[in-house]
Amino acid sequence: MAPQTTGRARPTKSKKPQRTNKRKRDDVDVEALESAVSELDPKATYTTFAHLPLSEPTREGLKSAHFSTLTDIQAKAIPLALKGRDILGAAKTGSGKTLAFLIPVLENLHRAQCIGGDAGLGAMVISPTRELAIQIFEVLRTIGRKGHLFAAGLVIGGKSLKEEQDALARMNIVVCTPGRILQHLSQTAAFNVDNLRMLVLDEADRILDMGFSRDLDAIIEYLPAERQTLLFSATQTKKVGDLARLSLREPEYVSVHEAATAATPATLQQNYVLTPIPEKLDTLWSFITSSKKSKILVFLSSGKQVRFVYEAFRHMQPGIPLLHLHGRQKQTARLDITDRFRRAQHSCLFATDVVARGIDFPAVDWVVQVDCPEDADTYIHRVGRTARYEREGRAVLFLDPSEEEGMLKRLEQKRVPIERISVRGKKQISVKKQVQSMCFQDPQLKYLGQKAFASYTRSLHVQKGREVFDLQKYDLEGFAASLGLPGAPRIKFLKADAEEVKRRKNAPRMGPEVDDDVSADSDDEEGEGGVERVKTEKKNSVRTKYDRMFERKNQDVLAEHYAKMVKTDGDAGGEDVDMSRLDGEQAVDDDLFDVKRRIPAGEGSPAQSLSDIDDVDEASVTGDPATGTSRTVHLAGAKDPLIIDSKRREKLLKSKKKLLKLKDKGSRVVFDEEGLPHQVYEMQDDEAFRSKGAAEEQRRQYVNAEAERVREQDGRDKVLAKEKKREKREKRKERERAAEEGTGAEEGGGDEVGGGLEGGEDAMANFLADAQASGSDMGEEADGDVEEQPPKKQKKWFQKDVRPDSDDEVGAERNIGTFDELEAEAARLLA
Ligand SMILES: Nc1ncnc2c1ncn2[C@@H]1O[C@H](COP(=O)(O)OP(=O)(O)OP(=O)(O)O)[C@@H](O)[C@H]1O
Repeated sequence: MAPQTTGRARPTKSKKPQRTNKRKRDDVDVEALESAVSELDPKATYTTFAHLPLSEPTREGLKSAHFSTLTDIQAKAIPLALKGRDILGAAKTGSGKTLAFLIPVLENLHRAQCIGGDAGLGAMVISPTRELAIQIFEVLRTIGRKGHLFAAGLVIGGKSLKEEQDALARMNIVVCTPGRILQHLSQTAAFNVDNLRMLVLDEADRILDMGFSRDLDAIIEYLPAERQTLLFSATQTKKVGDLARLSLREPEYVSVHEAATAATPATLQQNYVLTPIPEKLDTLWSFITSSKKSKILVFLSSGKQVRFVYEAFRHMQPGIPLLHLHGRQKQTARLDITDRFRRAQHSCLFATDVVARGIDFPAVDWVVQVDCPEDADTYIHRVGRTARYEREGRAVLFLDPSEEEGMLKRLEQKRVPIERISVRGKKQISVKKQVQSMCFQDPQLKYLGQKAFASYTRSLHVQKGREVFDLQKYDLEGFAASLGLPGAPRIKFLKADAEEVKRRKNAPRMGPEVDDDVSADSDDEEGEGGVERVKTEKKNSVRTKYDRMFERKNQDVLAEHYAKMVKTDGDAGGEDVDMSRLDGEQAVDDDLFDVKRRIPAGEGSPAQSLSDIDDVDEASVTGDPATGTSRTVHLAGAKDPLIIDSKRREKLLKSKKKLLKLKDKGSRVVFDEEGLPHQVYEMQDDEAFRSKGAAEEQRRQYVNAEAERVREQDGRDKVLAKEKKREKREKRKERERAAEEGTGAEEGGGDEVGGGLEGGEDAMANFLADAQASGSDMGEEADGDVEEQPPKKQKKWFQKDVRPDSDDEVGAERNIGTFDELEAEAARLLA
């Protein structure tokens, strides 16, 4: 085979003779193979590849990869597929499904001699993820490299479309992802699929489900109806609708685990631990640090969770190499990470479901599902990353108590044997404090924590089946605390806690209810200490400066982002998660630590402070300066009294500028003829107003009257404008007449004598007039002609565009000859 990733050139000229020879040999091979396949009994039991009618290159390829015996699914599916049957293949994870479809692909195309650019595309293998597509392509290369002449390629995006387009035109086998291949089908003119013989869907149930269904339906539209279709998955679909969509022809359902007692490999040991979500990170940390000599794959529900846990744990140095993988990473990074984890002996990879299906990491010891999978199928695929191909493996699922019953039921229905285990008390380490401290010091981490919280809760919210994921039952406050956050970030879709908001608002500030909020914070070590103990602890606990700094920082850092996510006091309609709690605590703190804030007697009594202020007589003071208890200062003009309960507030009294801010803004008043002040808009006497009729009627009348007034004024303005125009016209005519008379003299006088000067002056006058018309400054010095075109005032940014309405206004100008006239004009304007 000539496997090529996108854009790779075909073999060079020097290989041509060899190829011709091979093709000759293949031709002989093909006939023999055709007859062997037609005689093949698909119901017979085959144990080794040697028993199957396979081409020499495939045999060689399998041999070089040390594949000799068939797995169950291979033994059942390959003979049928060789005979051209459509197949629905279902077999446990790690049971060798990839070869079960790749061998028939190679063989069927080989026998059809679907080789070279002219043959076109013969087989399309679709995978739901890039990682899996790459892996399938690698297996294809492995078994096809010993003499097959196909051009095979990988089309998964991440490369330029052009590169892929060029390569696609020459491919016989393509391994691809649905989105990218659809893009080519619709955009690449040279991509011809008319000769396609085989379509393979790996992880078929995933490709057929909601996320990919549209793409798949569109792809099918392009493909010839006459083709062989192979569907494989560990959790196979038998839905009639799906089969109809793919136009399968009497498909053969090949299942090797239907009769088995479990849907998961027998070599896989499966357990779950009850871990309330606030303790998940503690349990995970404890687990990782006690399994340093293992290869661990940890599944989390979102990329944000992955990033947060990875970053947090990385800082804490667990003593095992950490890796992380999620769909938002660049393709090259993803490849690098999967490769590193593949090769690693001891490592811990935090990942999303991007590697839940199909990926064949060798020798994974543990699969840890920190976030509960959305369904039993996802569970099966996740745990299938270990205990592959007869190896042993272990899987642990973390379940919140609220998830236990529902999830176990689902797993039972899918025949997944799982047992409960519990973490040894001694081994459980709490990392809450460390995570909190890291979040405090590193805003980026805290930001990630917020994102992780939001994405996790959202994932719970969108899960199907309330019997497993009931958002109301999770301790989200505690979970937020475990991520190092001072409170649960605001999540828009969480409306259910409106009741809780009410309860908190109505609760007495020092009452025991305050403690309910913090029970989750305090549960880190012992967990089951009981409410009473937690309350007592909280009451007795001393809040340090550090605690306060932490809380304050959480309000300032990333303030904009945080404000969006965290509910504030006044935020009605949702639960009041963070700020109100802090405020509440602050209030408690204020009361508790009142002495700290007291101003010592003699250090500065209110009277002393106020004496510095000019308007001291406008301020009145209450309180006891001798004892230094908090005082209340009523400032003139200020709406609310100013409570002086701290040094900061005391200082405020000395700053006139800051005090001004507390005062009300001045309001504009108008004075009547008796000199009495009135508001610009004063309310009418209520009774007098009502006596004039209904409010709506009065409003209409007022609007009509105003409209009429505007119309009348508009009419007057138009008359005035007409009058002005007429005047201007007359003046211009007069001037033209005068000019004509002047020109006549010039013409008559001849050019030579004297006339030049006169003409020159006149030209200058005209120039000035023109300059005036165009708004030039020169025009100011011109004579009476300025009336012709009043200079347009230069507009300032803040100035309104004033239109001259009458002669008395801006636009009207007069002939001012002498200084007396100028004075008179000035007086007129000022009058
Ligand atoms: N006949 C065989 N002999 C030896 N090893 C095999 C054979 N077939 C497959 N394997 C190995 O078994 C492992 C699992 O194979 P494969 O990835 O095809 O499983 P799968 O059934 O597709 O799993 P999943 O459901 O997780 O996708 C691979 O490492 C592969 O090399």
